[in-house]
Amino acid sequence: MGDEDWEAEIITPHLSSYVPVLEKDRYSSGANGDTFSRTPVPSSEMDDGPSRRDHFMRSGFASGRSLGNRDAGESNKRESASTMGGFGVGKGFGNRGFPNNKLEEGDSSGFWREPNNFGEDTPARSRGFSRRGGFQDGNDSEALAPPRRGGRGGFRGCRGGFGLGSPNSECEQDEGTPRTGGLFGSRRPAFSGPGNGDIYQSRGGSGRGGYKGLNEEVITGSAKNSWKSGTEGAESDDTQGPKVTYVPPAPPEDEDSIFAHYQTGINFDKYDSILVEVSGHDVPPAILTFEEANLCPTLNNNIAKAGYTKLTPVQKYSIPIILAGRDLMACAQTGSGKTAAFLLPILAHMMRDGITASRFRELQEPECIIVAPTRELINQIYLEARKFSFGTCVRAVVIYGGTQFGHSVRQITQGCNVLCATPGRLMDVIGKEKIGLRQVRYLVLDEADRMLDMGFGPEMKKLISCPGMPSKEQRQTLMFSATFPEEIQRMAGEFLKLNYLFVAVGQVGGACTDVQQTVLQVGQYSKREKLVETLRNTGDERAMVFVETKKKADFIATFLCQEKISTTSIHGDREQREREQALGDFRCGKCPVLVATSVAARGLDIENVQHVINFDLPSTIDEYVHRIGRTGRCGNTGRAVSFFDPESDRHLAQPLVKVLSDAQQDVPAWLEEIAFSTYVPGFSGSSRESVFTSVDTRKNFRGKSTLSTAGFSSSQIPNPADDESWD
Ligand SMILES: Nc1ncnc2c1ncn2[C@@H]1O[C@H](COP(=O)(O)OP(=O)(O)OP(=O)(O)O)[C@@H](O)[C@H]1O
Repeated sequence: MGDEDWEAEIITPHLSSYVPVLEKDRYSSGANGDTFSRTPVPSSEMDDGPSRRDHFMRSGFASGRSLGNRDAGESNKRESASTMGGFGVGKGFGNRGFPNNKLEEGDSSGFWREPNNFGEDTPARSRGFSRRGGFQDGNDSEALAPPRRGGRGGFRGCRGGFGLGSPNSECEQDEGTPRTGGLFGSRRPAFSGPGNGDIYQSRGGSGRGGYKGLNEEVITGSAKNSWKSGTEGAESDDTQGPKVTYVPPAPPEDEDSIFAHYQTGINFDKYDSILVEVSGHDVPPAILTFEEANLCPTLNNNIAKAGYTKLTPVQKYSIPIILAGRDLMACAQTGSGKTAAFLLPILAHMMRDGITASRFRELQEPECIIVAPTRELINQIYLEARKFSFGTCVRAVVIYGGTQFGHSVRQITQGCNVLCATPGRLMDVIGKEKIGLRQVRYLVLDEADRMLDMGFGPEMKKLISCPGMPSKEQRQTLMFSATFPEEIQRMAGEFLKLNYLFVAVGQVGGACTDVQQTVLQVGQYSKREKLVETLRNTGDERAMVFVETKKKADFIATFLCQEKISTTSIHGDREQREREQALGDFRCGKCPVLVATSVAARGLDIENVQHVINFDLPSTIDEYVHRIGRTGRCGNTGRAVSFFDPESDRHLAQPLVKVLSDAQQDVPAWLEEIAFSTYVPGFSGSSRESVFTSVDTRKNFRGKSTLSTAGFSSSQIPNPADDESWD
């Protein structure tokens, strides 16, 4: 396929849409997807989980332009081919056709809260999806759809379908291992029926030679190697793979959509009783009300329209600190309003400084850059920025991987005051000289511990050393997360002024107390049965099911579909459009179950997620805290059920006991026993396996700290300027 084909795809966007929902009926029978109903059955445990979908992969395609009739051995390593290719039938990807042009690129997004019309779109999507791969109306699709990238070659390697009788362990090979025929069990065409053509793709590696974080943003070649990419713009060129052509839909422009929000929960007022610690010097006093922040009328108006009447603790402390121009590292429990805590004061500053509307220019110089580790999260932050800057001349822009590079550039060139970006795409646009850094006054790292760890840390260091980036003395750097391991805190010093302030709301790294946590001992081979039992009990309530690998996400999602539990999935091997579609289907309740990898663990704020199920526990306790924080947000309650496999999860027993007891949860005796048997003397929690970091790490070196209450005192640590030893 030549470049022109890719461009054509952009010009005729409707042809490249598809539906991500997995509904078992379509797989097993080829019927047109009867709606299934989940039958609640009485049962012991609780919860639910989410579903599956696929992914986008930049790699693999390098030479795979014409994937055309390749066999699965090759095609299943490639993004689109494997995503869309027929499953168990040698139909090509090119069959993915959407006769219905309602299915335009842009009609789906998992990002915004819907005053939605998903209901209308759903049938069309479903049809389209089931046709993809040509199973149902293959001939029609084939006739109607032009060849697409990777679009040939069926997925014959997977013939034999998806033997659900296969042991779970079959899913647990390394991600990136090309899937071959028989991987999912027998050659029985268990799932070879119509419509499941895109389910069992396999994709090897993250491709393009770039670093790929934990299911998160891909750091592309240009970003990895240089801030100045010249011709090597990762996603923008095709030297290492096919162009990414996905153009995400524009978010709704109407005010109702922009300000759509969900209600705070019954425990919102309890936030006030959480202990807060602020450490550092000359701490500005906290504020108690929005009025005290003295924001401009437009901002106040937007805050009211967003339904905010009362500040959360992290907002009470962070807003005045940021307004005072101080650098900040803030740690507060999941779902407690950290996004507004940095957006509001930044926007207030911009308004105060009389920011002028930025105009069309090839090179834009934003005043604020916000980075976050996943595409879905950065989009969410962007929507918040757009909401709070509504009616002002501040223009927020979002750019992220998995979307057409040219689209990102077009968004930027129209004007950009606040740039929300994932790291890879950010470095790309800097390298392409679409973004200049000279005007940057605010640099925000959301999920800062993730942004500074081994995955993204090097990119962030590159960012702050890019030509033009103001030094830390000349910019304001703000870091937010619910977890902050000690070693990450120490590394953060490189980014922050010496006199930065540290706000800790509650226990750093502690779980949200509004989440009722249950840990069940479940062996590897009993997990699926337990999952179904749990989900049957949750009925139609929304649930996210976390698994450890992308392949397992597909496996479990399909399994649940077969069990007639409407499920979709999100993970890093799905194309971006599919990820967004999956999120949209989950948000609107079309698929009440979302199976996810860690890509969805952090930051996502989805209304009505009542349950989180850790089908697999994560490898670190911090990850656990983030995952269960997808429920119980903003004063609402939620439930988390975790399947603890003593064979593989023993290392988590000790920190899990700590997290449970800190959150006043019941700790099972068996878990305590395992924790005791694996007890590590002197375990202090300094590793990523711990959440025991309870303080500003500077104090560990300087020996003085004070834990204050939710009142408005602050601990006083020696001024870093007096003693450099802490750093
Ligand atoms: N003061 C407030 N009043 C009412 N709702 C609020 C307030 N602050 C934030 N919210 C809402 O609470 C929800 C959670 O906020 P947000 O996503 O910023 O949490 P977070 O602390 O960043 O969580 P995470 O750690 O998971 O990223 C959002 O829907 C947000 O709009």
